[in-house]
Amino acid sequence: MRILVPEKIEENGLEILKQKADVDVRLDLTREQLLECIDQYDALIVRSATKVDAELISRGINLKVIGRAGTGVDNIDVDAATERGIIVVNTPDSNNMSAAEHSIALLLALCRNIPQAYMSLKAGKWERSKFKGVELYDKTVAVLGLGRIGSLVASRLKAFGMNVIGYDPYIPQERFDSMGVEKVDSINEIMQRADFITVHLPKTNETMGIISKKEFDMAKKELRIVNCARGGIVDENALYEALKAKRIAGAAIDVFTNEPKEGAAGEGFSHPLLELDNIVFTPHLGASTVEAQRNVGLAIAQQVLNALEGNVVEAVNLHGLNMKAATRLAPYLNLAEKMGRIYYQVESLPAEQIELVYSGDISKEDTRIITLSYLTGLLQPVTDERVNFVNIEKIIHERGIQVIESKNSHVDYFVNLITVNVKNKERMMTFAGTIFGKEEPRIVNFDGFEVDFMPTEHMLMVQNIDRPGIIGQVCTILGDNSINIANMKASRNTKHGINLMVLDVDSDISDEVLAAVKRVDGVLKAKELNL
Ligand SMILES: NC(=O)c1ccc[n+]([C@@H]2O[C@H](COP(=O)([O-])OP(=O)(O)OC[C@H]3O[C@@H](n4cnc5c(N)ncnc54)[C@H](O)[C@@H]3O)[C@@H](O)[C@H]2O)c1
Ligand SMILES: O=C(O)CC[C@@H](O)C(=O)O
Repeated sequence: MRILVPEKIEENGLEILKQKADVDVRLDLTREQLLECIDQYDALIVRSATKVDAELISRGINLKVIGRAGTGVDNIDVDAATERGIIVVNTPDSNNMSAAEHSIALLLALCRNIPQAYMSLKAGKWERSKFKGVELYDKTVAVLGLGRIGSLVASRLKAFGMNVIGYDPYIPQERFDSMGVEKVDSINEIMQRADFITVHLPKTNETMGIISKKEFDMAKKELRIVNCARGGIVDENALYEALKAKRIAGAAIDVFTNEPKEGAAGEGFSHPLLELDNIVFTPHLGASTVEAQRNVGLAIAQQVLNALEGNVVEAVNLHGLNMKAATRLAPYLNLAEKMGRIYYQVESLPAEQIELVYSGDISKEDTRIITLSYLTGLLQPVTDERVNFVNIEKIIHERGIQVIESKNSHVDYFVNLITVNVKNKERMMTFAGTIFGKEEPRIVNFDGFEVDFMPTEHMLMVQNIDRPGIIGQVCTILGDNSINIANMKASRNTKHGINLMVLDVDSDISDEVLAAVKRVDGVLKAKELNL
């Protein structure tokens, strides 16, 4: 496995990655160089400066994972990654405390003119009256976005004795109540009431420019605003005009719409906002603490390796899948994936409708992830695309396959049973599987035949007329070709006089051996299965 790291991540994370992969840390890569070399890597780990857009993703023909060492994934084209089955992982819980504390630091620095006073004193001046500040106590502060960081900021601002109001239409009233934050339903009201605003929104089409000229025109003259989320959520031109005209009192900014990459050569930065005096700023330092970088380094290394190794991960593009349940349901995911692989190995007509029936104990679980596992197993062998949980629903939809899930708490004989009915344009085929003990997968119905076998890598499935001598001849052919039989199950359909044999063998079955089996008088079908 090869991993490219074009931005600085903490050594602890790199060490973990290096135990399992070749890691290239290349901080000086230009965009052109990145585009040229990305095809050599299985994973890419970035912070906020590298634009992982559709062009880069399309060049990353071997990319399986994109890791964002941090929270915001606005520099990653997640849709383009999803389209190609590339898992996008981030570390949302690793730096939120640092980002929250930095927001408070910026707010205090702004209120007390700390950077300006520092510069003045450094210049040998003693200017006490010039730097008169304001208190937070008893003022109204509006928190925009009460997610991970916003809620930490809100609770800390309450400790300053502030009246905290909040704007976040996507969280319930109860959460506002439990935080002791007054819920405000419109940005207009926020602008009219707030002495301070602190922004903790994600960068989305909806949030970009959410505070712009119209909003500043409604604001109190004393308003001071902090943006430690993403550049552009507070429109930079409107902010510049409002600050220059002293329409508002001040701003503190950690993030900009266009930020340079901190390259080996140390790129410069200029911006009209830097000319103003009633503003304080930092170069995107919200997550730049010893603790956050240590947490982020560790978390991103584990996330990326887990994703590369095919383990369960909390990914940005896993669309609400209950990944915690996935760990518990791992034996069923394995069974379903193996069951999925059966269909196209025994049938060539495209599946048009798939019904998965979950019976017994398993019916009480959130089974969506098991269904996705089945569908991944179904399509992986018949497509060149990488198919996984990330893009399987989209591919199934594009192929026009209808998927139905149903549940049934009762089941005969088994504690749990997954039955799959696959309909094509000519007929319906049924397969069923269960878990024996804690994790042993068993196929118990194979195209209508009652069987009981463990799916393995090398299998031979034979259907023959139910009469003596055929099983013996098939086994002799395998033996003559040095193919060892590890296990064999036979099941008969008395109504149609057909027998099904499923043999678990120790090695590949060549085309010649398969042809010889098919030539046996009375053999109707023979297929090699790789489950
Ligand atoms: N400066 C830094 O170094 C730094 C570090 C970490 C995170 N961040 C940024 O901080 C921001 C917040 O991160 P988080 O982890 O708290 O995110 P989060 O997803 O936990 O919280 C965001 C909140 O915003 C709300 N929201 C989304 N769209 C909204 C809208 N249109 N109107 C109102 N509310 C809306 C969501 O409901 C959610 O509660 C992100 O932009 C992230 O990229 C910056
Ligand atoms: O890489 C960084 O330090 C920025 C991190 C921060 O913006 C984030 O979204 O996590």
